[in-house]
Parts: sequence; C-alpha cells; structure tokens
Amino acid sequence: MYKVNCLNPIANVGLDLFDNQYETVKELNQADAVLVRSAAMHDLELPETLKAIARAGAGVNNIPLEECAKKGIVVFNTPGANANGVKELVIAGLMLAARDVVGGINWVQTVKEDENVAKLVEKQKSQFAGTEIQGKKLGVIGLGAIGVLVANAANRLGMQVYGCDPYISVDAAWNLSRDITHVKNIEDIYRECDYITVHVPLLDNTKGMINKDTIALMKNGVVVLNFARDLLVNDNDIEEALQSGKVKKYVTDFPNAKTAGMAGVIALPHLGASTEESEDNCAVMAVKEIRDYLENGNIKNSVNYPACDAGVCTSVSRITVNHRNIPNMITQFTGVLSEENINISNMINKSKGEFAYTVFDIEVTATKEIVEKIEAIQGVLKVRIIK
Ligand SMILES: NC(=O)C1=CN([C@@H]2O[C@H](COP(=O)(O)OP(=O)(O)OC[C@H]3O[C@@H](n4cnc5c(N)ncnc54)[C@H](O)[C@@H]3O)[C@@H](O)[C@H]2O)C=CC1
Ligand SMILES: O=C(O)CCC(=O)C(=O)O
Repeated sequence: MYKVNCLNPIANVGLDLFDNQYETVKELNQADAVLVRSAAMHDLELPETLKAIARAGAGVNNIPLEECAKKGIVVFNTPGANANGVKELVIAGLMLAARDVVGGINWVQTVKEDENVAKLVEKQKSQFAGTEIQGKKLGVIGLGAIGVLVANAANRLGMQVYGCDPYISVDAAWNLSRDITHVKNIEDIYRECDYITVHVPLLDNTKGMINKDTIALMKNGVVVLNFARDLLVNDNDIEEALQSGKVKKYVTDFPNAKTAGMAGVIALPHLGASTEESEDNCAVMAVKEIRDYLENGNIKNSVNYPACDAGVCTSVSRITVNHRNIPNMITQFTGVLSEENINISNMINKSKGEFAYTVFDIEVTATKEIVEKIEAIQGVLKVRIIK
C-alpha cells in the first residue's frame, strides 16, 4: 500500500484517481509521496520513505529541489495546468489598473443607503474614470505557459504586445501569435511599454528583477503586474516609484507585509490558479505523475530529475536507481547484475545536471540482496524494486 500525504487541499477529481493500492495519510512521516500546492517545505524533515513530491501547480520555489534530488526524491510539477486561470486574472488585473473599478465599487458602498444614489452616481462617476487598454503597449516578460496565453489574449483585446524570453521553448514559440513582437533585449520592454507583466519563475537570477534600475528605464505612469512571485519585485523600489508617480499602479497576486497596504497597489490574495478548472487540472496531472513514477518508475515533468519513459514493465522485474551523474555508474550497476548472472532485457539511463536515473528490466525476480549491492555503490541515492 502506497501512503500519500497532502500538504495542501488537493481537488478530489485528482485524489479519486488513486486506486485501492493507495491510502492518504495525515502525517508526512512514512509517506511514499507528497502532494503540495504552496505549502513551504524548506524546513520540513523529509522521511527516508519519501520517493516523490508532486507540486499541483507551476512554481516550485517552496520545495528544496536540490536536497530532494540528493535524497533520491523526484519532484514533479504540472506545467500549463493552471495557466488559463492565471491568464484570465492577469487580464482582469489589466482592467483593474486601467479603470478605477475597485475605487468605484467601494465608493458605491458608501452611498448605497442614500435615496439619491442614482443621481450621485452620475454626478461623481468622473472621479473613477480611466483609460482603455486597446492600443496600449503590453510587455510580457517570460513566454512560458502563462506568458504566451497572456500575450495572445491581450493581442486579441487590441493591445500591442511585446514578448521577451531568452529561453523560450519550441512549443511556446509555436503557440505565440505572430502578431506579438519578439523582443531580444529586455530593456526594450522596460523602455517601450505602458503595461509590464512578469511571468518568470523565482530564481537567483530573476529575484528583484523589477528594481530601481529597471524601473528607471520605464515610461512615466507605467503599470507593473506581478502574478508570478513577490520577490521578483523589490518592494522598497516599487514603493518609491509609486510615490513619485513613475509607476501608476502595481498589481500583485502576492501581497506581503510591505505591499498589502501600500498606496497604488492593487493586491489580490494569490488567486491566479484558484479556479475549479485549474485546481482540477493540476490535481489530475499531479496524481498521474505520482502513480506512473511509483508504479512504473517513469518520470514525466520532473524539475530535479530527467524525464524517463520505460513504459510498463513486461519483464520479470524492474529496478530503478536514482544516482549522481558521475562516470562509471552503469558499469558498476551492470557488474552487480552480471555477478549474479542476470540478463538485462531493457535498460534506460538519463541525466539532468548533477543527477541521473537508470531503469533495468531483468529476466529474474529482483532481490533485496541485489538492491543492497547497488545501494552500496558510491553516488547511488535511492534504489527501488518496481516489480
Ligand atoms: N499567481 C498564481 O497563482 C500562479 C503563479 N505562477 C508563477 O508564474 C510562473 C510562470 O508560470 P508558467 O508560465 O506556468 O511557467 P513556465 O515554466 O511555463 O514559463 C516560465 C518562462 O519563463 C522564462 N524565463 C525564465 N527566466 C527568464 C528571464 N530571466 N527572462 C525572461 N524569461 C525567463 C522561461 O524560459 C519560461 O519560458 C511560475 O514559475 C510561478 O512562479 C504560476 C502559476 C500560478
Ligand atoms: O496552488 C496555488 O494556488 C498556487 C499556484 C501557483 O502559484 C503556481 O502554480 O505556481
């Protein structure tokens, strides 16, 4: 029986895909797999039993990826599964910044008991007037699953869209409308655009990318939207820019102690992926990834181990090895098997950065002794008998 621990609520449509080989457990201790959304995992003690973590979502900055890889724990995410939910909220964010919708709604509440409310509305509405987004320039930084959808949707709404992503994938490039201007130098986005929206992961080299230097390049009265992660934007610098009017509005899905009450900030409570559809899509993808890994040893959409598809095992046994990507590993593994006179019917070896993964299908039943011999090889991080 596999034990699965959910660190956040996960949609039932996903959990229902676990069959009677699985039980959900309240404790992380003894779990084979973890399902998580935004819960912070950096300070958690990860048990020896843990083999897989699936992030029902895109951003994995809440998970200690390197530490997991060193323990042979494969971390998955669900690319694209919540992108449409985020895209729709970004479009709402553009509207909320262009027109004082929030101010207007709040003001109506202050006069709702007045019997002349209809007249007051006509008299006072001009204080909430705004601009249209049609014809304005939108810069999209990061053209992944979300950025591409945002760029295409804004283009269809009549915006002039500029996109920048030095590492754009072939799929994303194919999906991007040909009307989007591909910008090679990010500074052109900062200089040209009326609205700038950021859709990159939080990494060492993206942290604080919106700061006093990049803001200085921007147009006066620019709107900055952040539906990615709060630390991408330097809070002190954006505060100064809002105060001076350099930045007109800062729309963020990640309010913190500094920005939640800041003048000029439109703050949403991390709602980008909080739709039934996104939650369902993420849960289904995450559960399928975990099942395929635990039951077949296959890796799809991992962020710390290579992709590996060995299909369903049709040999007598399958052994999987998570290991360091260093020389001489395969020779040592096959050495163990040949000592036991075991024939390998299928073998796959894949690597990603410092880590690698090897699958052996063999023609006899795998034993604990074989596992122990492979475990003893320096650089081996986890060994499993799948079948
Ligand atoms: N508000 C919310 O609820 C949600 C927020 N997110 C956040 O949005 C981020 C993006 O999500 P997806 O589009 O699904 O991820 P993705 O992985 O499909 O796209 C990220 C893109 O950013 C690009 N990139 C990386 N560094 C860059 C740089 N320095 N300059 C320009 N582009 C760069 C990558 O090449 C990639 O194409 C996630 O990492 C997460 O932090 C994701 C989902 C929901
Ligand atoms: O699960 C959530 O609501 C957060 C989604 C998110 O931020 C992500 O997928 O990166």
